[in-house]
Amino acid sequence: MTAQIIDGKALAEELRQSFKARVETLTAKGHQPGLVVILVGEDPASQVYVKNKVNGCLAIGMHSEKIVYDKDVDQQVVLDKIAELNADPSIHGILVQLPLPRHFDEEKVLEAISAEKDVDGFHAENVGALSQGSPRFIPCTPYGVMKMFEKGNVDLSGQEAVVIGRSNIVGKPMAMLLINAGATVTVCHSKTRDLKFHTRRADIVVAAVGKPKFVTGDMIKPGAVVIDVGINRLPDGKLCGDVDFDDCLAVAGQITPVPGGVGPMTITMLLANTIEAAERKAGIR
Ligand SMILES: Nc1nc(=O)c2c([nH]1)NC[C@@H]1CN(c3ccc(C(=O)N[C@@H](CCC(=O)O)C(=O)O)cc3)C=[N+]21
Repeated sequence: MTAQIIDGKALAEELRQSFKARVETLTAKGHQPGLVVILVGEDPASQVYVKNKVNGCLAIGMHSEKIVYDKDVDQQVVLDKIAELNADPSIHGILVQLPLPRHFDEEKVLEAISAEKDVDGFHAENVGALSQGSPRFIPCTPYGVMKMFEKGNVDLSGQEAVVIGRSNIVGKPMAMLLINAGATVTVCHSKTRDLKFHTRRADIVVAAVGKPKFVTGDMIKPGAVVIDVGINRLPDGKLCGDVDFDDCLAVAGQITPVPGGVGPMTITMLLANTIEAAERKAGIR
């Protein structure tokens, strides 16, 4: 048996095409969706992602700009900029690229973004809304994964799901979304005693650990759906996920590749959240 591959790149393209009409409608009403991405420092990987985000917006007729600060910038300068963008009616989404340099108080910066413009879904108000089951902005990566389940016709209700990783950005919101969809959810992490015991009984495994090829075929139940959220750069420059793709391909029922899996979907859902923000502001949602 060989697993069916859920093609994130193709799904991302399909969704982005479908967004164009919404962007056009909004623009005609004087609400062209606008996203600002703030980048502090010059991490090369972050620069690639930020460029992909900005270009993704522009390609479907949205407005987007990036603001880049030196890595030593004073936090107050960034907070002042966020306050200015919060008040700017032409901007619907504000994203501060993470991680921030160590002298930053990440939580303080994220809370400074107006909840209505928090297209990452990291603000406490949006985290709370998601956990109460009435989400406003869903964090882009887990949101993209839910769309991939939809595309793969994965019915989550009653399924055993294991999330590996407990970050605020992926693991926790992913677990919330799976719970809300009716799955029985186990969240594993670095302190979990017998990881394989958990993953082997799972119908769905979502790997978000940040360790290259960490999930191997022997950890997977035959026929399971395996979602790879990891993006690791190997010494030879190639990208690889948290899942040993070749090893799991023969065991899994469905699997996502890296690159071309969850990554492009993350950016797509960022566009979706920004369009949603503009639609709310325009009163058409
Ligand atoms: N506030 C904030 N929000 C984020 O959403 C956020 C962040 N900070 N910090 C960094 C991570 C990482 N991230 C990725 C998005 C797309 C790809 C992506 O499109 N990857 C391509 C490959 C890109 C390449 O070639 O490097 C793929 O998987 O096919 C990867 C990583 C968003 N993040």
